[in-house]
Amino acid sequence: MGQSLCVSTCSATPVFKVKGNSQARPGATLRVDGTSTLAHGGDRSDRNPMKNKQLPRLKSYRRNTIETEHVFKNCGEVDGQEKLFNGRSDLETDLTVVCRSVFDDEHVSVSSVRNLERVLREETSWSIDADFSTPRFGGLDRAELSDCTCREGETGKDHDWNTSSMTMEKYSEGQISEAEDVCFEGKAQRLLSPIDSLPILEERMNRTESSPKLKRCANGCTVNSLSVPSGRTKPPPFRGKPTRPGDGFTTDTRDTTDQENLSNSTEEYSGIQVLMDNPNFHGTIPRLIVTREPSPSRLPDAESSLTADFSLGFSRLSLDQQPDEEFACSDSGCGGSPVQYFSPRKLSSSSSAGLSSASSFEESEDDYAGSDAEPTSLSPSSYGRFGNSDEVAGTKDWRKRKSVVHCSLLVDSFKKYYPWVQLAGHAGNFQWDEYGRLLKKYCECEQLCLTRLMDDSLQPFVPSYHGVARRDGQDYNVMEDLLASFDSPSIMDCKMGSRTYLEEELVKAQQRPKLRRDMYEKMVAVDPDAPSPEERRQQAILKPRYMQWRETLSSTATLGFRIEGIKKADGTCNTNFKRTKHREQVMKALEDFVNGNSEILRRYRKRLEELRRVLEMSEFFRTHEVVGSSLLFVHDSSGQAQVWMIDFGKTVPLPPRQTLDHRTPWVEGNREDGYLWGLDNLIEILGAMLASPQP
Ligand SMILES: Nc1ncnc2c1ncn2[C@@H]1O[C@H](COP(=O)(O)OP(=O)(O)OP(=O)(O)O)[C@@H](O)[C@H]1O
Ligand SMILES: O=P(O)(O)O[C@@H]1[C@H](O)[C@H](O)[C@@H](OP(=O)(O)O)[C@H](OP(=O)(O)O)[C@H]1O
Repeated sequence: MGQSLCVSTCSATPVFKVKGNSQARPGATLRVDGTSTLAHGGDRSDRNPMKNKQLPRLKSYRRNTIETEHVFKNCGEVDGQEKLFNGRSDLETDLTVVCRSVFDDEHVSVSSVRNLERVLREETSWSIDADFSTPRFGGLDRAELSDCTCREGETGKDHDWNTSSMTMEKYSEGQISEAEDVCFEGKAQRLLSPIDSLPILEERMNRTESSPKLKRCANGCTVNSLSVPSGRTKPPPFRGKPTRPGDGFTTDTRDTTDQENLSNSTEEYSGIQVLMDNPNFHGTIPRLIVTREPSPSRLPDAESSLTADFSLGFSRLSLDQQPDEEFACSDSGCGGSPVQYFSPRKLSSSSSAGLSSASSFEESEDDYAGSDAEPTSLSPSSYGRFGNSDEVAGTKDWRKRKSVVHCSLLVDSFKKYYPWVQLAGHAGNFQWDEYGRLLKKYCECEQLCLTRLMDDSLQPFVPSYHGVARRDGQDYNVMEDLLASFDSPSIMDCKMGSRTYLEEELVKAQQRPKLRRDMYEKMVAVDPDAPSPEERRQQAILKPRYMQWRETLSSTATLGFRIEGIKKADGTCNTNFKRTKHREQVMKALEDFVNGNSEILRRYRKRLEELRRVLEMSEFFRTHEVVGSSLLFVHDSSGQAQVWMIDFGKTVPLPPRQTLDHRTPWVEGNREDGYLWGLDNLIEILGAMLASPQP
């Protein structure tokens, strides 16, 4: 993969902000009084072609961002509930307003103020699509208002707004503060609540002392008592199953479109004709052979090499350069959910456009530099502070991130910058909200897991889950940023389990084999001798074959976990662990990760032992196949050392009455994932390191 390191951050486009007061009553009028202002986002682009470079200090981003902070103070009533809003509106990125509820002193957020620019310029009707959320309770509620007019100041006189956002760039900070008051009035069309957040909201309210007060506020936000225009649907009541976010928001046509796209694309790419038409295809379909290497730490009966042959049907074979499209979440970074009762949701490659959340980005070490290489720079984008212009423009295929994403995150509420790092996973999957919470591109499977985990004994070992949020038409699972409480943390991502593909993926590969040229290229970039002659002829391989090859190349097959990436406090990053396979190699990497600090090692071991104890009791764990999930290790110089489970995109419920022990070796059909076997090995390795510290 590419070796250059690149950091870029912040949109160069001025950010336009509005502050003022608002009032909203169900079915009645929204009133927003306020002043408008703008802020400049600076931009920066550093390149560092060296391997394992010191990353630029993240604080330095700050100097590039001149941001005038104006509190958006809205007083209003929503569904009979008084609210006082504090926040901001951001013209360029589809607008976000941070609010405060007068009832419970919780911050709530209002986002997606659409068409504001048009309103400001033309004084025509506009709509505000607002999310009201309380971070503590995870409630997300939405109000949509339209037919608003824009007037000037408290006098209510019509506001003459001819200034475009670009013209506004010339304002200095001083001028901004004297920007005119603007008043908006409009009709509230509806106020709805994504039902996904309700269980969390209700559940947790029951546990707090301030329940009545909060309930009042929450209810005020969640009812659909504002007038809903005909043709729009109310969200269905929560029935205990995950439901698609956006249900009830008929303005979002993604469901249908994606469904159609999915079936279209399946049609388009399925069938042997596609392969035949491809110049690189020479008519042979690869045979999928899944093997497992014997492991030294396995039980004897597990040591025999397991081989499963799949005769691949020809009926629905396709050649695909893109990430697997078979599964609901595959290209959204969630790997794909085969959960039967979910309606399949497929985002096209281009659907990741504009979703990159990296304000800075590093192309770190990896062991190949093939087609898989990520772009070496991110241009400032007008699509958002963290936008990757390549993706925004749709010029770059969505693909797995092979590098480390760094981001200096401004948490509005705390006025603080701190570094955020994405060590592994798919590019463009993450954003943040105003409270510093992480938005991970929506995956139903993950939503289900995180929701359930909030009520499981494993809850202290997973990021807090705050429901679903929508930004720019994209849904996200909102979760705790696990790095937030650390100071210059060192981070390691370990992918757990002896298998990294779901059984369903194998079944799919049998039923509808799809050749992946991108995976073939990744394979030969690491080991030119790895492909079979047949695969070489086809210049493509099947995903399970690639995944299995990755497992045997690394320690997944031999130890039940593998290191995906490490970022150290000094800024050095390494994602070059594809060939880190043997116990000694793992020990060396761990030793380096903790800088020889045995106290940190001890804390990690203790935390992992606790995790194992809880996993062995967990109802969730017993009843789920956990594949592709990682342990995120984080420590800092204060001595904090924590481990959390992350990434539940391929964690799926077992059929009723089936359970797993997570240690039994996998054979097709038993769905065992080897998670606890890997954890046993990891704990044992840490113990061995503590017993004989390296010189
Ligand atoms: N809650 C969190 N807090 C802090 N960092 C996180 C959190 N979740 C994920 N990360 C960072 O993002 C990286 C990728 O996360 P994750 O594995 O969930 O993404 P993904 O795209 O689903 O990955 P994959 O491609 O393996 O399915 C992690 O290695 C970690 O660095
Ligand atoms: O680490 P590598 O070598 O880049 O390989 C990727 C890795 O195995 C990911 O876990 C997988 O995503 P899922 O776990 O979500 O399936 C992805 O598949 P994809 O390209 O189909 O997303 C692979 O390309």
